[in-house]
Amino acid sequence: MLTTTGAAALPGESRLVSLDNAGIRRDGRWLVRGVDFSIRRGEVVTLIGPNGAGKSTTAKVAIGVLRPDEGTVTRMHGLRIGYVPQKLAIDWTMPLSVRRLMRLTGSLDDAELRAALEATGIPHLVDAEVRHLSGGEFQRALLARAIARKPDLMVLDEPVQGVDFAGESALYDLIRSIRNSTGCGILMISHDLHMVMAGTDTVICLNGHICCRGTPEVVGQSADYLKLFGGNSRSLAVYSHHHDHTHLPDGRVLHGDGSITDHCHPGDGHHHENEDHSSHDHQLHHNSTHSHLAPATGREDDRV
Ligand SMILES: Nc1ncnc2c1ncn2[C@@H]1O[C@H](COP(=O)(O)OP(=O)(O)OP(=O)(O)O)[C@@H](O)[C@H]1O
Repeated sequence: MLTTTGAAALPGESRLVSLDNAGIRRDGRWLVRGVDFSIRRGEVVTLIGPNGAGKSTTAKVAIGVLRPDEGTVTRMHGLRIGYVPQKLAIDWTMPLSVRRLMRLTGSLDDAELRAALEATGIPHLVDAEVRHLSGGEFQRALLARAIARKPDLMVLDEPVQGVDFAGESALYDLIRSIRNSTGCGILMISHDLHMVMAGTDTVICLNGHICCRGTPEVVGQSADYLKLFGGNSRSLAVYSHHHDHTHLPDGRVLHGDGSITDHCHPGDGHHHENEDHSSHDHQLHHNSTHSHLAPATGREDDRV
């Protein structure tokens, strides 16, 4: 049933890929070992960890580019994957337009091609030479290429490298909106802790093995995470929402006045006067991510 080559079907559930005790060994050393996690439809899983921690290696194991030397990997039968690698082997001396880049590994009609480029904000670059693109434009083109495949699973290895600050936020918003509209799963690798963690369901902290995992808030407070990210983590402040309401397991909201509604929003009559809706505590009774990491300076505008 289980396979390392992706031929198996996962039994009747939404798991797209599962790693079970997976390890990769090269030149007599384990690059990663004992890695186990799965990604479900609609879930965003982010791998974080220092340079050389094995994040790209783990992503390659998940998509089947690398076969694990121990453990197993199971992928949903017929899984379509959109992969944005960290590095791409391109012969930069050869002329290659964005249009051709998009079609290198699969056919795409004009409408699909244009829609994908529009989604990443670069439709005007369809005939541009890839070697002339800026770093950020190139990342957008790669993301467009991944989206155009209408994947079940997107694997994004540092998807915003070279993208400017405003563009970064827009690209993360885009990634989230793709997840919301298509229900695909996303495996993301990033060093960009505050941005990514805010939009992530599960964070996995990797350093040759899984050091800790959980919701961004749980990971952000774990000793392993703080040890790994030492100085960096000091510039991050976990902020949680303090609301006078509780999220019930079925998604409805139990208000302080005892009433239950489907949603809550400021001014709906269930909240204290003068409450700052964005900066108070949220008591969560379900698995969704409502606690966020933000820089100490507090960029709260682009949180989920
Ligand atoms: N084919 C290989 N043979 C030997 N060592 C390798 C091979 N591929 C990767 N490594 C080593 O494995 C370790 C993990 O590499 P990997 O690229 O997975 O790390 P990473 O966490 O993605 O790092 P970064 O944040 O720097 O991108 C590194 O020490 C790397 O040098």
